[in-house]
Parts: sequence; C-alpha cells; structure tokens
Amino acid sequence: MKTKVIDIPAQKTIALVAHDNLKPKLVAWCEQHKAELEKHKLFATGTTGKKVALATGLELTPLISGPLGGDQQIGAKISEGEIDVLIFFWDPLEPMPHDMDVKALLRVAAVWNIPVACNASSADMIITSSLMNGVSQREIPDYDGYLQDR
Ligand SMILES: O=C(CO)COP(=O)(O)O
Repeated sequence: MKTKVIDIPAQKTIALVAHDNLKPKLVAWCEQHKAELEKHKLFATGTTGKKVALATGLELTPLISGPLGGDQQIGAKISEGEIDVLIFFWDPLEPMPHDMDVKALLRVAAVWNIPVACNASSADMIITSSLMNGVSQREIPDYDGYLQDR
C-alpha cells in the first residue's frame, strides 16, 4: 500500500481506555503522569473517562462507554486522523461481550501506525518518549493513492 508521512503536532491527542479490572491501574498511571498528560488533548471511553477525571482532575472528552460503541468511536477517530496515541489497558484474563470491537480498535490502530500501550510499562515508554514533546512524524496509509489503485 502507498503510504505518506505526516507531521504530528507537539500537542498530541491521546485516547485513554481500560477494561474494568484494569481501571485502577490506568487511574494510577494517569495520576503518576498527570503533569505530562495535561500538555495533551485527552479522549476516553465513558467509564474510563469518568474515573480518570474524578481521580485526577484531568480535562478530557468522554466518549461512549466501550460495550456501547466507545471502542468503535475511537477507531473511527483514528481512521479520521484525530488520535495520535492509544493507551488501552485491555484485559487479557476476562472475556468481553464486545470483544470484536476491541479487536477492531486494535486493528485500526495498527493500520494507521498509532503507538499503542496495552499496559503501564509500555505506556511509561510512550509518555516519556522525546517524540511526545515536539513535532513528530508518522507514516500512514496514503488514502488518495490507495483509491487511485482501485
Ligand atoms: O470497554 C471498554 C474498552 O473495550 C472501555 O469502556 P469504558 O471505559 O466505558 O468501561
């Protein structure tokens, strides 16, 4: 597939998502990295957003709750170029009613070359990366080129 490289502004857009058993971990991670997170634009799925905002006071835009379509909402935003980083503490030990939505979100994040953290140690790596602090670049599918080939 043809690709192109785009500039990502210094202020990134970060999506925060956690399954129920991992919400305390994500809240703790957000508290730990509040100063860094405050510099960026934050979105979150419904329940995750509520818990993170209450615990940390971070300003964020809440979306729909995951099982009701929130994962798909974030996936749509990724495909429209509106999300730069996905922090998604998904639960490897619990079956989810919306497992196909979870898979779809992770798939679309891979398609659009979005950095994804599925646990605190990978999220630490992303949030402390020098790429978070200035304009960075990302290679993404060249959608115009993609259509020309069809
Ligand atoms: O289910 C989720 C992700 O798959 C998260 O949704 P909530 O933040 O609403 O719990």
